[in-house]
Amino acid sequence: MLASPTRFVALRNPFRSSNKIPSFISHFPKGFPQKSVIRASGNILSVAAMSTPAAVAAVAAVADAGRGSITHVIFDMDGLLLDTEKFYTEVQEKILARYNKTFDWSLKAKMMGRKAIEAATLFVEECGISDSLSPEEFIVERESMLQDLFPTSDLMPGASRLLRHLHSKGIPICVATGTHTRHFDLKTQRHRELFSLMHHIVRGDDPEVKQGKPAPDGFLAAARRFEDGPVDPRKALVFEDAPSGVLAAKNAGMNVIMVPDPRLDKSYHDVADQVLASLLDFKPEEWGLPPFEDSQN
Ligand SMILES: O=P(O)(O)OC[C@@H](O)CO
Ligand SMILES: [Mg+2]
Repeated sequence: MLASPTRFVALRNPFRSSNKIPSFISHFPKGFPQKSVIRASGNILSVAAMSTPAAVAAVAAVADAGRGSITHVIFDMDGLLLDTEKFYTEVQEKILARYNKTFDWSLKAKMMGRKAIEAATLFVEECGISDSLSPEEFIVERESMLQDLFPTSDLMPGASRLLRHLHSKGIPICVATGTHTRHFDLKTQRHRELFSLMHHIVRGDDPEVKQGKPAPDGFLAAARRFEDGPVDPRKALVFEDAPSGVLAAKNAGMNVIMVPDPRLDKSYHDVADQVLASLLDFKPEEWGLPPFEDSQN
């Protein structure tokens, strides 16, 4: 039972729901009274200052550990930088129509961001067509339809502005994508100059990526390859669109901003440290990064 708290300190709540507080407490400095966190309501974390101001300052430091101290940024690609997820959806709907089935967002949410074979296996099994179409056959058919679509990939809103801003301020940036090299080249062929701003690119077929998202392999490999790598994951900020990618970033111990498709069920938003409707809504200064000079929004 908590002794009556001497005073409360209102901190910015780093979590979107209070069920994450226990893991937050695990970050507390040794010796800090573990029962000090009372509740998270909205964006306020009420902390009972059960002991010295130094302890409260320690909590404030932990609460802000993720934000305010970002030094490197890692970008997902499909659905985040490039408007390519719609191609996968379009092609998968066409294939399913042949079996008089419809493709829905609950399955899409599970497939996004994953390695091709993992996504394909999910697709044929959950759609109940694995007797007539193997994951490998699905990939071959899907690829033939995607070949013509990928070279037309457009950038997502705010992608160019954010990449150019961070690069111009000397913030190291890179990509960690589930996309295979052959698809990567097709998707980015209209955006070579922009992607040349990246310090490095980790692709889905990279030898260091043993497991696809939600495993952390891609983001950990990305953190290692920076000039001053390996980067402390707490100082890395990941931008992702997919639930599997957000989980992968958290599994890598990194901070993650989710920019989800508006059709994705909101229940997938809980794991991310921040959720934005668009990259245009990102405020770098909230994360200790240089603010934009333009007043885009
Ligand atoms: O990791 P990203 O770049 O989203 O690639 C995922 C892609 O393989 C299709 O979902
Ligand atoms: Mg993605």
